[in-house]
Amino acid sequence: MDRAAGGQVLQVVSGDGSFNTEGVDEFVKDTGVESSGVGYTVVAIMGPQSSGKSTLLNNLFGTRFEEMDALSGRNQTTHGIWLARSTKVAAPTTLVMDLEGSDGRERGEDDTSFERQSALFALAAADIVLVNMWAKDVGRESGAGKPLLKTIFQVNLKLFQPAPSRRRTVLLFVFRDRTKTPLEKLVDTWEGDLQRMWDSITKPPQYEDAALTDFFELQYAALSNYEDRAEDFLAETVLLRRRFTAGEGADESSFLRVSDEKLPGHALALSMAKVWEVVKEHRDLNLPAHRVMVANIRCGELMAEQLAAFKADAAWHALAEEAGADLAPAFGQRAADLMDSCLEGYDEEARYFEAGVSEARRADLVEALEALVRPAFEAQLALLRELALTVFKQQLQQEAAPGERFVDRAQRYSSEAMEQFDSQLSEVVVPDTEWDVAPARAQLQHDISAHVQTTRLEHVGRELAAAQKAAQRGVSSAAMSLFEAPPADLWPRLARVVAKASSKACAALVASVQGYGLEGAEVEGLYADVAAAARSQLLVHAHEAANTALSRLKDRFNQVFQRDEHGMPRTWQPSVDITAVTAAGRRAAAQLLSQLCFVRGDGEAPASAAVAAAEAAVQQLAEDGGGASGGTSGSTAAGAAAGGGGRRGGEAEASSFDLLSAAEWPGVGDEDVLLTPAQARSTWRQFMSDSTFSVQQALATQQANRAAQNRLPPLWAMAAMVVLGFNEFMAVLYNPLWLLFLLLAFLFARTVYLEMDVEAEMARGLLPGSIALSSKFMPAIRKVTRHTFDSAKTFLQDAPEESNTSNNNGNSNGGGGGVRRGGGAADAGLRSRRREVEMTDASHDTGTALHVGTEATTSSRKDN
Ligand SMILES: Nc1nc2c(ncn2[C@@H]2O[C@H](COP(=O)(O)OP(=O)(O)OP(=O)(O)O)[C@@H](O)[C@H]2O)c(=O)[nH]1
Repeated sequence: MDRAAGGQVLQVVSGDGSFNTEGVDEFVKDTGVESSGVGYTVVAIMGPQSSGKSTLLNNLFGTRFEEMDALSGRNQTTHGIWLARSTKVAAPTTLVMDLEGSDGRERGEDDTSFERQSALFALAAADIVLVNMWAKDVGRESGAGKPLLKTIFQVNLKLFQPAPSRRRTVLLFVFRDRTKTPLEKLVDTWEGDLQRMWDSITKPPQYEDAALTDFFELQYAALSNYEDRAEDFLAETVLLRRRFTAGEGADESSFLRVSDEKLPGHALALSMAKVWEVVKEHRDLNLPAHRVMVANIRCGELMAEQLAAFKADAAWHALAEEAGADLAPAFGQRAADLMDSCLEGYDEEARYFEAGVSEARRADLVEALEALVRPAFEAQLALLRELALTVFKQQLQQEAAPGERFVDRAQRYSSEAMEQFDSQLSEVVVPDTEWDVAPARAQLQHDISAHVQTTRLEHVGRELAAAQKAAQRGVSSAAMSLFEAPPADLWPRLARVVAKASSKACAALVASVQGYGLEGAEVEGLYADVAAAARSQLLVHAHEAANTALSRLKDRFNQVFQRDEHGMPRTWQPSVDITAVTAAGRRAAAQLLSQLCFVRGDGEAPASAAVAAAEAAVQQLAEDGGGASGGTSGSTAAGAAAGGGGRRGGEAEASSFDLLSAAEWPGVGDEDVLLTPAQARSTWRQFMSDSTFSVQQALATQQANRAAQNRLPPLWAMAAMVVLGFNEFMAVLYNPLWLLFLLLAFLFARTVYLEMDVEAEMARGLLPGSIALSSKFMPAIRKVTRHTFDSAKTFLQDAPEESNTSNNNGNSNGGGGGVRRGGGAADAGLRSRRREVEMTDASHDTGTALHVGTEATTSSRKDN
């Protein structure tokens, strides 16, 4: 810095052609050119070797280029290209380039090459090119500077194209060692020389007719001999310096020109380096392309610098942190200000470059900045959305005003929430960005709708659950009582119960969800849900009833079997037809079983033929007696009842469905099955087994009752005897033979009476009973007579054995023999009852016979 500020010089290009990149970078920074925009001037000087170039620059600009010692002779002192800052031109910042002399003898064959390279470099980099030449060479054919000028002209033709807006290179000819010849005269002569030189060079076809002044702005100055007239020389340099100075000291002859093509100071070092790189490699230097290249590089660097500065900006960090935590007041404007500040910094530096290039990089910078800021913006949007949604939820949760519908409240609060969101958007939206807030708005709308839907569903769900419970309670209370004592129209009544409970619960449900905006289909769905719940409750009870089917069958059987038509317990008098009662009880049980096998409809719709057949088949179990129990005794009590006029019509219906081999119910869905056919068969089998015991007990009880009633003759007989045969009775009592005969006759008559079952026949009516008894009389006489003789025969045959036995066992057995004989006639009547019991259940044959035999024996004892 000191070196530059103090007029120190920097070798830009060394004698061997190396460019001092770092040095130039640093020099540009140190001299303030980097930050001067385009407010700087580069002046280069070209001319023959040892023509006093360095002397002129040092006196004109206050630089310290090395000068040849006048006493040591005219040898080359400047090698390569040197750079210094003018200390005498206050403004603009002026950089001065001293180029190696063009006719240096030491360089030999390479002179031309380096001369050409340095000329290219000077013309590309400098705003003003000083051509140092001796005044005495003006008008001379072989002037020392003329080859150099030809080179300048040729190089310039390659670098620049003439254009109205283009800055022409200022070519300042400085005539050294001026003579008394006026400058105007010198200029006239010199311009003639220049024209000849211009005409002599080979030009591209398009510039064949172009004038020298199309490419150059020609300026002139004449200076006195520095060695001989130093004071004049210094005075003239002061005047000349003014033409390099801007501001107060400037005049109309100023060399300073404004140009759009001028690169900013911060691109100068790069531009110089790139120009020399091209020049050094003997490539063609295309200045427009060069400027674009420099612009691209520098704009990219500027963009990166500004972006880095933005990232490091404490204000941005604070804003980003604030935005992540809560709604930041005026977030959008603050973010935009920071971004604008960054872009302004870029624009300030990039405005000198090609517009296309700088704008493209600016767009990149904007994109990068937006990528940095956008997450914070999105976070703000999310917070805004969250805030609006929270407020909405709180409002919706509040108690509704009387009569206000839920959908109306939801709509009102939703509108308010959206308005709040929209009004706060202005705080969040970053100006000059095209960030779309529509998705966030749509998301908020969606969130609100979702919350409304959730709230609505929760309420409707609660009410639906309550309605379902109410419907189930209604079904439970009625279904339990119906299943306790199932009527014949059980399922139609159950269907009505379900319908009624569902309807009542649905009415309450509809009232409770009014105002929640339920569509017709939704209401239908709720109805269906309530009905389904009611039906499921019905199924619970149905399955429960089916699971306890056996006990229910027994209860139903006992209701019919144990109680008469008035509901009074049966006493099993001899007049009771146990067979008919048993059949009726089993029919009732079978009907119940058929009701518990599967779920039926409401009875209004006709059941399918298959379902009816299945139902009939189950009921047919009662008509078939123990069919389902696997027994083959078709002559059971129930079977007998069926044979006496059972439901033949049912048999015909059931014929299409064979319950004994069926695996499933025809026409019944799995969900409606309560008991499978196998379970129904098993239940019925168990029921038959269990109910048989009750029948046996009833039969035994009836038999006992009948025997008890037979102990005394009928009253009319006793009265007749008393009135009509008292004398005979007394005679008989006194005559053992008569007594024995009468006794035998009584027993015979009694047996015939029982055999004919007179009481049962008479119970059917006087006339039918008389007819039946008349047909049964003779067979009964024959049968009793035969049995009497058989018994007598057996008795006589067994007498010796019994007398032996009686000898061994004493009197007690003798009494037993008497009982047997005395009870022989009664046995004939008992046998028919025993057969009935035996036929009731073959599996109980033995026990029943023993039991009845015991009962009969007991009765006989009592009779005796
Ligand atoms: N006749 C004359 N000689 C001068 C003038 N100015 C300087 N000189 C002399 O010319 C010689 C060369 O001076 P420099 O300033 O080193 O010339 P130069 O062109 O920079 O030399 P190189 O860099 O080697 O090409 C020195 O001896 C100076 O004294 C002048 O105005 N007239």
